[in-house]
Amino acid sequence: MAAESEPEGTIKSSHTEQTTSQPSKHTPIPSNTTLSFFHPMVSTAGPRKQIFFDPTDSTRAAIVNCGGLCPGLNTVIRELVVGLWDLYGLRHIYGIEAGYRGFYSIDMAPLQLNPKMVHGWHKTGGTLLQTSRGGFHLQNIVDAIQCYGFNQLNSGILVYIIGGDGSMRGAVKIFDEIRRRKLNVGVVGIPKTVDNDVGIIDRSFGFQTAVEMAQEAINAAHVEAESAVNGIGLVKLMGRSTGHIALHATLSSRDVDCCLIPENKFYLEGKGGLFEFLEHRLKENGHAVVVVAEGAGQDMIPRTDAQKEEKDESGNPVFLDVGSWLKSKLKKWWDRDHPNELFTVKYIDPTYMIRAIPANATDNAYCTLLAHTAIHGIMAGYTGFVCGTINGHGDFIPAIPIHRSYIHDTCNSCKYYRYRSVTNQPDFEKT
Ligand SMILES: Nc1ncnc2c1ncn2[C@@H]1O[C@H](COP(=O)(O)OP(=O)(O)OP(=O)(O)O)[C@@H](O)[C@H]1O
Ligand SMILES: O=P(O)(O)OC[C@H]1O[C@](O)(CO)[C@@H](O)[C@@H]1O
Repeated sequence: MAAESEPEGTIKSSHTEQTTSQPSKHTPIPSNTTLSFFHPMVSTAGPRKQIFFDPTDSTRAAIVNCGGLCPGLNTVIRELVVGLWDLYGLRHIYGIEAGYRGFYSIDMAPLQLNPKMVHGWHKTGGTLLQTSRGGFHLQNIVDAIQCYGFNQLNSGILVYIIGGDGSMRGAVKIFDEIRRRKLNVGVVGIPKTVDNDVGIIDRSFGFQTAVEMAQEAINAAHVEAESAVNGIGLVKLMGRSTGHIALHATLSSRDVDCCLIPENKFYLEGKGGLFEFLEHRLKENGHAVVVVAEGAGQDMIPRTDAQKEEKDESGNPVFLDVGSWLKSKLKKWWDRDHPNELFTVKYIDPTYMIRAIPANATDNAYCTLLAHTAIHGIMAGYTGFVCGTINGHGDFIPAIPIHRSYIHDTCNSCKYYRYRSVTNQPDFEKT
């Protein structure tokens, strides 16, 4: 194993080559430490020597967040600003507003940030930099990084991109273009997805906070269902193509009778279907709680040709409301099979509430770890990487494997079998 070789997708920043002889006074990592890649999927190169980057008075950093919200976004931004300022002495730190388009939009000048300004940001939900979907224009973005006052000659610029799978795909393209143009720019991704669908890393920040909030909705649905004759509490949770929030909230709540996720197709009528299962539960308990992730059952909801084509600004398909559809299906089923018997469906949709809140204590601490990993990694001379924890260790992971590694294999995970054993719901596999 060659100690000095580079793992695929991660290269040394060009600026580090110029400064290896003068370690920074601000650098908190002892000079004899090595960086290692712990995960078998990415640990092809083994440990490498620490290479220091010496920030100059004009080294600049740009921070951008793209895509949807996630608890802890403001914490990550805060910790990047405070960490870069205090640990490495950077004084030119900019927030790029409203996502990728903020790099080049004339009416969105980069916002200069300092520790005083971001002091209380970790206590707030959303993103104080604002975010958006779409607007990815590679040449405009890299031109802006190159020319728009960031890239002072040889002083280096650090670009921090916080976002989900789409943003990371964009980050890889930016990284490649910067490499092609031989710019003195380091690029780091910090994966952000409330859906927790990033592969390789242990979990994404904000996920625990979102699950806690989801549980509150489930509790309310349970109370409503229990308080009615043949009551069903129906909760729709976020989860475009994976049902991690629904699954984790179900596992921790114990009040859920059935959890429907995009990874596992379900059906309504007939043997082994949802209606048959709910019929039994209502007979046994008098009430039931159903959790459905937003991406589940989309193939069953009737839609017009125009709706089939609909995409958001980033090109993601637009979903129809599976909760409202399911509620109406449940009502029709009951009226058909049990005319004149009382029945109630209480539908709760906390979709945006679970991601618009500030991070809880654990997530806030995790955000700090991620921000520090991103800071130290780039200062150690790495670029084109994404940071996350793997088995509890803060790690630098080449951006290329991570943006290809979004998890869709939930149904083979032990958590999936655990939740099936908690709910005893059907497997929806037609025999
Ligand atoms: N394949 C791609 N190449 C370049 N940029 C992309 C790509 N896919 C998405 N983007 C850009 O990345 C940004 C965010 O993408 P998107 O809206 O899909 O959110 P995301 O990063 O996946 O986060 P979320 O998990 O909240 O959906 C947008 O500006 C979008 O234009
Ligand atoms: O309504 P918006 O802001 O596009 O975000 C909704 C999407 O964001 C996600 O949380 C992904 O981050 C999906 O679960 C959801 O479909």
